[in-house]
Amino acid sequence: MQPINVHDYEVLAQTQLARPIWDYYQGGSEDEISLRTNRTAFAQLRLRPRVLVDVSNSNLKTSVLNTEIDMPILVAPTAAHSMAHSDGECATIRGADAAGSGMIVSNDASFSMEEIARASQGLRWYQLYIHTLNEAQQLIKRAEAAGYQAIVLTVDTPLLSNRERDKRNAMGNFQKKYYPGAFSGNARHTINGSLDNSERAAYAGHTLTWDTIAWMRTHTSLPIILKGILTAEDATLAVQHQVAGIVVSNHGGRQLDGTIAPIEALPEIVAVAAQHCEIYLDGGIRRGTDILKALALGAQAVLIGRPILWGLTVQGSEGVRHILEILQKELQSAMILAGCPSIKQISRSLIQWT
Ligand SMILES: Cc1cc2nc3c(=O)[nH]c(=O)nc-3n(C[C@H](O)[C@H](O)[C@H](O)COP(=O)(O)O)c2cc1C
Ligand SMILES: CCCCCCC(=O)C(=O)O
Repeated sequence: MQPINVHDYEVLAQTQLARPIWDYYQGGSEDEISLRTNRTAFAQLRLRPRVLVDVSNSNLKTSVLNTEIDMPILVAPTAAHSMAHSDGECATIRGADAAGSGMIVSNDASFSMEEIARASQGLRWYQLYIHTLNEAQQLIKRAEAAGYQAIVLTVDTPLLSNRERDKRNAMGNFQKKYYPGAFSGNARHTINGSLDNSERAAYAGHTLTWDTIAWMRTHTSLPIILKGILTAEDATLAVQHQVAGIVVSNHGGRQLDGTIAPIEALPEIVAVAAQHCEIYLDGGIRRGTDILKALALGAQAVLIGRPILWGLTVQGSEGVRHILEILQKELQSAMILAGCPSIKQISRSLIQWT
């Protein structure tokens, strides 16, 4: 099958991955309610297209934190790409670069942040999990030296959630046996965190608080973005702590189960934070029309998680590039059909809640 959309890549990737890896990539937490809600929430938004608009000069270019990109689409941080392809994140970032997008490199990447940086000239941000302040300080220094342009601190993971697919597959043992370095390109995990460890020691810090943002600022002049915010209350605190950006996210339905979908949370967050920092969104984006809805509700750009892993599995860097270009083309066609030739012309009046 020649894949023509993101769903085709999903089907092909499943045939190529061992069950424990597929389930780790694909799964959510507990009953996977958040995972499903992320998709159904998009379907509940209806578009209100305008007609007889000159759309002959359609243009998807935009910028994030003053860096120009060809599309308002970035690669979300996802761990352990060597389980999808032997070139891991180096292939992923090459694909992102070739498409004119950019990548947020996971703290738990298979390759080191320096190796990944060498594979790309384009936009790269470093996603940080703080296990200890000492380790975090070193990771931030390395990210600066390797030319990363922002630090994305993930704040929705004080522990790794209960992921029952991973437990049933004994994913921790499988990974350690067949892909021993898959999660440790950068950080050496000094904690007991394991993908199927029922004790699940504090993964990324039970002790992180808003003071941690002030601490980070004393160690870097790079812009700080918080990933994993779902409420106006926390967005207001983020603004008070002068972050450069917020990623509205429920971690792709992989952390607290039963949350609101990011697309449902977006309007209240935009209302309090859009004047002060950039707002991005991820979770469940599979079509250009999903991206159009997120932009209409105030996102500056969206992040794509699992579909990138499917592209990487099926065709390495070419697959990543193709996934991004499919979404770019779908977004362009949706914008033209909705009467929006450029990103600036996309507005909230496009959306009707059902
Ligand atoms: C396999 C996998 C690994 C992930 N690893 C990380 C990670 O290391 N750091 C992080 O902040 N988010 C991680 N995420 C969450 C993604 O950044 C993103 O929030 C989510 O995948 C978006 O949803 P989507 O997959 O529906 O696009 C991971 C997601 C998946 C599916
Ligand atoms: C023991 C390594 C855990 C890596 C966690 C990566 C992640 O955020 C995920 O959702 O999975």
